Amino acid sequence: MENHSEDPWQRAYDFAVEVARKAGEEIRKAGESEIKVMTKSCIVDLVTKTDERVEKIIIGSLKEKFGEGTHCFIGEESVAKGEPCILTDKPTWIIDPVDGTTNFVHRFPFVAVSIAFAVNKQLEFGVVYSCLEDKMYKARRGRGAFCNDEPIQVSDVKDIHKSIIMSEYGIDRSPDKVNKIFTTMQKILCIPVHGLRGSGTAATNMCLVATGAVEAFFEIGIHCWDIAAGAVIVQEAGGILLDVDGGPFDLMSRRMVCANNYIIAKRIIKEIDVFTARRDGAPIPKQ
Ligand SMILES: O=P(O)(O)O[C@H]1[C@H](O)[C@@H](O)[C@H](O)[C@@H](O)[C@@H]1O
Ligand SMILES: [Mg+2]
Repeated sequence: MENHSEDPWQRAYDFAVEVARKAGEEIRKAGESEIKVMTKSCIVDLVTKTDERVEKIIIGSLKEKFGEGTHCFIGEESVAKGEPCILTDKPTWIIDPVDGTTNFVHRFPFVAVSIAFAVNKQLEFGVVYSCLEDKMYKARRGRGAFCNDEPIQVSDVKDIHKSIIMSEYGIDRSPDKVNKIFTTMQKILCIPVHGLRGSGTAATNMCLVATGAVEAFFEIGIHCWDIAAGAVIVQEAGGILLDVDGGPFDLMSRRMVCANNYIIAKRIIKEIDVFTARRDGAPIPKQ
């Protein structure tokens, strides 16, 4: 009989893996009708019935397992519909039901379910299921990171000239932001590095850092649900997380660098044209 008092979160961790796999199956079998594209904050910020239905399945399963009102939830699509996005000290699930929605709509083969769990604002575990690749990434704080139950570890590359760096273009199409993004990409490419890549999903990009396939991923504009699970997986694979200005990682700040080591991270940070994005949970100014 497990002694939950010694290790209260193992049961939640194991169940999160089961729920992520079930959510991934739902995404894989979603038919054309479910991919009817809707938009949120702008015409390129896509959402589908699958995003909404899968989030309901995930949150419903967790509430059924752990009871209503015992845990808090931050879900991408719940927040989009007006639920608060506030991380408190209470046990909180941070969920992106479909990370890579644009990929999902276009049948571009990188779509992930991202489920993280935080207590006292500290991330306890993260699960990212890349469901079209059938790769289950997971990590529990202090206990290592895994892909399909095999241990994973970040790259040992220290020479920036021998690195692949990942980033994304996000959904902001304002000329000043796009200019900063492209200027940053150009400066990094011309260091030079071996290559720049982007899978279209932050969670997957972070898992690729954790496996050592690439050396770093950064982005300004992501949300806590995109990166919370990947943050645990990168850290437990031996990587590091920072703010894009070199300060400490801040889950709710909408910007992040994750890398295999400080040498690569600091070299990337030198080139990033930083801009701000409204913090997760910050009040939206009245139009
Ligand atoms: O696919 P979602 O969950 O919306 O998250 C992606 C976001 O839409 C993009 O703007 C970002 O560039 C990606 O990194 C996110 O994964
Ligand atoms: Mg999403």
